[in-house]
Amino acid sequence: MTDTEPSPAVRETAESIATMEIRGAATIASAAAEALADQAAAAAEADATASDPEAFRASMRAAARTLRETRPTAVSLPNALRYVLQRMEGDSVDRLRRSIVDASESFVDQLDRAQEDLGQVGANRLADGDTVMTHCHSTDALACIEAAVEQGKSISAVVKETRPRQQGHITTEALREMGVPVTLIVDSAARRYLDEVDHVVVGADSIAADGGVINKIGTSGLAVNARERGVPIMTAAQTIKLHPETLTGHTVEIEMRSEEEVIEPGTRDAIGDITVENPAFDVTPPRYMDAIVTEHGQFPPESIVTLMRELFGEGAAEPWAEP
Ligand SMILES: O=P(O)(O)OC[C@H]1O[C@H](OP(=O)(O)O)[C@H](O)[C@@H]1O
Repeated sequence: MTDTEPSPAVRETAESIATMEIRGAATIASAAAEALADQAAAAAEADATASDPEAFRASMRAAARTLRETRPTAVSLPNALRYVLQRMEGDSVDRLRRSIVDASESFVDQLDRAQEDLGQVGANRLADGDTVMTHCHSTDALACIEAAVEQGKSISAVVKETRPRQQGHITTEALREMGVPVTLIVDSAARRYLDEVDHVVVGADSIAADGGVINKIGTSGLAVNARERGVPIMTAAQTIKLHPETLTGHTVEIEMRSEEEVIEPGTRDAIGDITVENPAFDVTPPRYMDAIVTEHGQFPPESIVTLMRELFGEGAAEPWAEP
């Protein structure tokens, strides 16, 4: 390993995030924090960085950049890297390593606790006998349903399959394990089934300062339809999903994924010269979202900026940048 080369564990995590073997905003965040702890252990042993605190710090920044470049939309990833790198301190490699490992562990603990806490808040919005509709697979959204079930409420679910990667099937399996009866539908059947549901519960990859919710493609159309049918929609999002750069006017980059997720493999030539586009996320304007449920309670989307300022100040540091 040279002084700035990421460890094999970091490269492997980065590759798994890019290929979506590791996916879901919260899961990506904890994997990234754990990869930084692996990098710290590897750098504390490598010839080039074991006895040089500055080289150690440079290797941590390089590892964070490698992880940062994997997927652009879920802000939980840079927020995780920020959390860990901002707590890197010490004048020896051993102290630096310890600070990274401690920060990584406390980040993952906080993430788990936040999900449990927001689950309680989301569950309070659900009533015994409710049917919920879900989109994609969100561990934050599932935490609300699970907490409602644990409160003794009987909940059933209509699950959208979520083209093109069909994460709805992961949701189906998780709900089945909770004992929640599930009806799986194709995405285009959502409006028809909205007449049979009491709530829509989705997750988020990022939340903007204006209350816009960036989530799996199809969320915004679902939200507009839910409003038209009079069905409340909430987004379950721990505060790691709040996007600090939007406080200063930046927009959130929407990931464009490969056309191979949309067309059948080997059919490109037969399809001919057409453009296939595959945006992974969309933005639901705040006026179509009823509530953002976080570990600090529920918020109308328009007021989330207050919580963002409290947690992030006026903007976002980039501790992975070269000094
Ligand atoms: O953090 P949790 O709630 O688990 O997931 C949040 C969001 O992450 C997913 O994105 P992808 O499948 O990684 O593209 C979905 O859009 C989901 O709503």
